[in-house]
Amino acid sequence: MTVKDILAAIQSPDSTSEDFAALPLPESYRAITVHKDETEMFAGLETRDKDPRKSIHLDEVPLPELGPGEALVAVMASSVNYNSVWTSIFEPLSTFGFLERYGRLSELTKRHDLPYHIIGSDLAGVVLRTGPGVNAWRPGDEVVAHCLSVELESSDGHNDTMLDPEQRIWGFETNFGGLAEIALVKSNQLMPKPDHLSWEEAAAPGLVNSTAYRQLVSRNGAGMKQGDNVLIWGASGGLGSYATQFALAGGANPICVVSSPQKAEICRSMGAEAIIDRNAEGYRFWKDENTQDPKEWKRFGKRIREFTGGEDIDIVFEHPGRETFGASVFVTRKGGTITTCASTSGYMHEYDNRYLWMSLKRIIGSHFANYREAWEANRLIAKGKIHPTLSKVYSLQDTGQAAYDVHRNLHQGKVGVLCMAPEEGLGVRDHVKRAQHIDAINRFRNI
Ligand SMILES: C/C=C/C(=O)SCCNC(=O)CCNC(=O)[C@H](O)C(C)(C)COP(=O)(O)OP(=O)(O)OC[C@H]1O[C@@H](n2cnc3c(N)ncnc32)[C@H](O)[C@@H]1OP(=O)(O)O
Ligand SMILES: NC(=O)C1=CN([C@@H]2O[C@H](COP(=O)(O)OP(=O)(O)OC[C@H]3O[C@@H](n4cnc5c(N)ncnc54)[C@H](OP(=O)(O)O)[C@@H]3O)[C@@H](O)[C@H]2O)C=CC1
Repeated sequence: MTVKDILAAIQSPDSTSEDFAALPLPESYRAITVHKDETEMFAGLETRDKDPRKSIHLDEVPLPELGPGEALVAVMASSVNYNSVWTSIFEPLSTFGFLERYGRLSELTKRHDLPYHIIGSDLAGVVLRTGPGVNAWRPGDEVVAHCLSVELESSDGHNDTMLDPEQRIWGFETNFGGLAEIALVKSNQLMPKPDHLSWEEAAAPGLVNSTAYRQLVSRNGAGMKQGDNVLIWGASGGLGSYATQFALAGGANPICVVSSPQKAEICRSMGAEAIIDRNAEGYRFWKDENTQDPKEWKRFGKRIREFTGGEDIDIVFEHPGRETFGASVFVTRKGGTITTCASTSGYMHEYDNRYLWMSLKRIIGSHFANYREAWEANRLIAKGKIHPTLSKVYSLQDTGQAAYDVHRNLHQGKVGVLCMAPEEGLGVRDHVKRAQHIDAINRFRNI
């Protein structure tokens, strides 16, 4: 039995759940990996010079054993997230430490502690097998998977699954991720594949859409409401392209920051009107490596006020980190919120705390999304309220190049990867719904 036989079953309209259950599984499959014995390969290089094309490999790997509550999924498509860039450049630390730590938890989690890490935190595909105790999903189900892996043995995570002490991001802090022909997930990561999308379109939103949903919309994040002025950094990027859609769909007023006229045009085509090209306007929030320039924060704030009729920002959607955080805190209105989920440009932030406490502002840390938030975010995609922002699609063997593009900020929106799918455009089930949204679905394509 080979991966080709599985693909034939997926492509046959006559395959039943029983057919999938009866398919023997292959002993091995192709997967994107990084190698434990290469974690020092970029030592001494600047972050931007660490090249994912050198560390990312396409390997034939053995199929992992299926445990209770788990599912093996045939992955038709996946997408590149920035966490895979971090893994591939071994920053801020090597992800093999996460695998070792997970491996110490139990006999079953030992499977994850290997000399190679199969990466990737998104997938769209078909369930092949489910482990003992799985009743909600069957072989043959068409699914996407969110990337929250939790054990839920402690009460800490029972109100909000992101607070579980054993919370991990699948394909980053666990092994057997989605950039592969087959992935191993916990069955409660599975969600129905939006039926109007192709495999690669369905695989694109998952991680970033769920993260933006919690960070901006959920009461666990900023709890955005109608009329809010929302400052969105990287508004046409992975997270930002969903934050912009949530702001527009929720009746808020996005102020989109981008770095080129082309990206500004994408935001305009999504429906945003207030767009700041940070490159063209030349903001220099840092005079040198250690000194910020409050005059530049003020110039930025003035520009925002031009768009809002003098109002300041209710919510900042933060992720660039060190480079922008001082400005983000400054431009937030009295009582407003800065919600942060990352620090792409550096995690040691500096801001003037007087503007925070005197103006009663709040900083909220946000990370991925709990089970329910991920489900709600996927539901919005399935209903055609929020759309994938897929720009370009690579083959599995070109994942290194795809990760390089994202690392060097050469991409728009999301970058997809075909895993088992032999070509783009497959997997659409509801053509009528698709036709209703086709322009929005294609908005980011090939730009
Ligand atoms: C969905 C997609 C998401 C993204 O893309 S996010 C972006 C990518 N992700 C990242 O860049 C994050 C990568 N992760 C990290 O950098 C690290 O993961 C953390 C900094 C978050 C944590 O560091 P660590 O070293 O793994 O864990 P510690 O909790 O700092 O443990 C170190 C020791 O410190 C002790 N400790 C922790 N808190 C306290 C405390 N409050 N008081 C005293 N000690 C404390 C611990 O117990 C432990 O100790 P002992 O080494 O002996 O085991
Ligand atoms: N905690 C969590 O759950 C999650 C965290 N993340 C993290 O968030 C970060 C962004 O992810 P994602 O949106 O997918 O990445 P992308 O690269 O797709 O988009 C980020 C955008 O941010 C802008 N940007 C980058 N650097 C700077 C800077 N120095 N100053 C201002 N703007 C900047 C760029 O837009 P432009 O050039 O147009 O301004 C870029 O396109 C990553 O670090 C990622 O690891 C992502 C998802 C989940």
